[in-house]
Amino acid sequence: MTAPFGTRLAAAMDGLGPLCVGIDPHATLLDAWGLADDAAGVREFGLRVVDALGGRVAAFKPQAAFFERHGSAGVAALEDVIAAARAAGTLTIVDAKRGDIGSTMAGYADAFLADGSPLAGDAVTLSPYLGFGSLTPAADLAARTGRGIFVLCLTSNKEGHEVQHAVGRDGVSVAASVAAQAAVLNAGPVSDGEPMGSVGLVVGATVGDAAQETGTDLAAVHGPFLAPGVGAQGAGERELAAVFGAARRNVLASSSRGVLAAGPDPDGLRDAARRAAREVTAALRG
Ligand SMILES: O=c1ccn([C@@H]2O[C@H](COP(=O)(O)O)[C@@H](O)[C@H]2O)c(=O)[nH]1
Repeated sequence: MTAPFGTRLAAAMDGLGPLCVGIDPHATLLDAWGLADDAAGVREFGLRVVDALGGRVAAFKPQAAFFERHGSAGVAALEDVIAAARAAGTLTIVDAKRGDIGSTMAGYADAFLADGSPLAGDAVTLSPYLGFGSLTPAADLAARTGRGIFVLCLTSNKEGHEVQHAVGRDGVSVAASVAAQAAVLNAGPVSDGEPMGSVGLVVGATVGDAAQETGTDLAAVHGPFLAPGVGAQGAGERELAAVFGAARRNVLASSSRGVLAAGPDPDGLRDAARRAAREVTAALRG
């Protein structure tokens, strides 16, 4: 029986540093890497990243959008990249941001979290804006298969506050409510001795004091935080430390373009990942 995702992620972060490298084959990067902007190009791009960095970083985060834009062949390319990451022994968080009514959510859960599904990595990103409870089929299947979910909470983009800072009739902000519901799902595994639960939150490294502003208790979540925004979006050591405070040990910082811009040379990618890992380790483990 595989260990739960939260336990496997904690071990990977302790061993390799709390860095996730995003696999985002933007058209401009494909061009810079001498690859075509088509399904074969995104496949080759992803496989080169896995080849250069597999076993050297805690996790990969392929961005589904850049594969899906090439239709069924692009989705097949994403499946190949996920399989390559698994073969390299590196955890994979598929950044698909799915969310729908519960009955449809069960279909997304089967796609991204079921054993044997070619689109299933180790975890998937989910959107809670149809109601946190609508994600139950995914949370349940993840728990059964030892996988994880990362639920959007305080996203790195400047528009996120319109929804996430909104306050309900109970006086609780949307972000705080998402975090509190994730904490409930993590309570069992943590009381059973797991280092953290497998229900994570996406909290951007760029959000400044948004957690305090929205009354979001990050320290109480006891799950992993996926923190995009490092590198190309401008966040670094200082911003990470400021956003997460006492919760920082559970943070997996994520950088895509900040590392990928150093490719396609594998040594360039490895150097950039090493630099990024040093920076986020200083912020989160210092
Ligand atoms: O709040 C969020 C949630 C997800 N992302 C994703 O992370 C990467 C960021 O890429 P960079 O090149 O490091 O800026 C991208 O796939 C986003 O969709 C995010 O940025 N913010």
